[in-house]
Amino acid sequence: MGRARPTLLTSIFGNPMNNRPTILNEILDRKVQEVQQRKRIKSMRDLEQEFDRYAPPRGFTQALLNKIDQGQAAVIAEIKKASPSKGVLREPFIPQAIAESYERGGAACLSVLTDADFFQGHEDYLIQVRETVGLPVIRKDFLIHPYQIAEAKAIGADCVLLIVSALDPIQLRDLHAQAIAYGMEVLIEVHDASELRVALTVDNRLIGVNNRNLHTFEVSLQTTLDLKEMLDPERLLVTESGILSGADVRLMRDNQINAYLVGEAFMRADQPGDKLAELFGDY
Ligand SMILES: O=C(O)c1ccccc1NCC(=O)[C@H](O)[C@H](O)COP(=O)(O)O
Repeated sequence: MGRARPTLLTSIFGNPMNNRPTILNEILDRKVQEVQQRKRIKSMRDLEQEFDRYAPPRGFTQALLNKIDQGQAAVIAEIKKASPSKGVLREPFIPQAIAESYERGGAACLSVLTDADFFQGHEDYLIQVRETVGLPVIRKDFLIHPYQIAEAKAIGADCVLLIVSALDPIQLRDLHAQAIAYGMEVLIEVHDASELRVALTVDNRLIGVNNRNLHTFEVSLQTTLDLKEMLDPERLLVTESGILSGADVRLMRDNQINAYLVGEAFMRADQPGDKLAELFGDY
């Protein structure tokens, strides 16, 4: 599958698939190969046979809203061993123990990195976590092909991440529709106003604003504050990346941002759930 598919919409919105040699483009090139390899080992039809292995998806958005309705922060707590920008974050890395800690610490949902090459993740981690705790789980990966959405369904993901800068608008629409048809939910991730305009063409409640530029690694919480202005109240903004301190949390809370996706700050703590409670406990 070629990544850049010129369409009428890409000419209207701008083509997100430029060929700059950035980490995101490197990851996406690898994903194209990965999908081809995996399809040779297990067909889409075989994946579909596995769809009923796990209980139906649990309400991901609803779990976030429940926290917010109770006046609490809605935290999607991330399970990631390593990242391209920071290297290895946690060793030893025991996903089930992390998930239990997060559940005790008050997480609303979990995010599990399944990418192996850049984040040292694995699909098995999501399966293990799903079997260990009751919190809804998002498959965090770089999803560019229908095969990967089927994989997410087969491993029991409740939600998938779709990154606008990794897709053209038609791919975004089609992968979103596929995930919804499978009964999963979608977190659509953007980094700037032009990506957000694309995201808003899709009828989806959850909008993730990534404070990290995935091409340069630069992090600025101002990204969330700027893009918040473009969202109607029926969308639920999730601020992603770079939330490290109580001051970061207060800045977001004071600007009526109540949903968070946090990884590094938790992964570096002995007890990730204790760190979650420390940062968000007296919200
Ligand atoms: O984290 C990275 O270095 C990274 C690099 C390239 C693409 C994506 C990347 N991270 C994915 C994420 O968006 C974060 O894992 C997530 O938002 C949590 O961020 P943080 O709390 O800063 O760990």
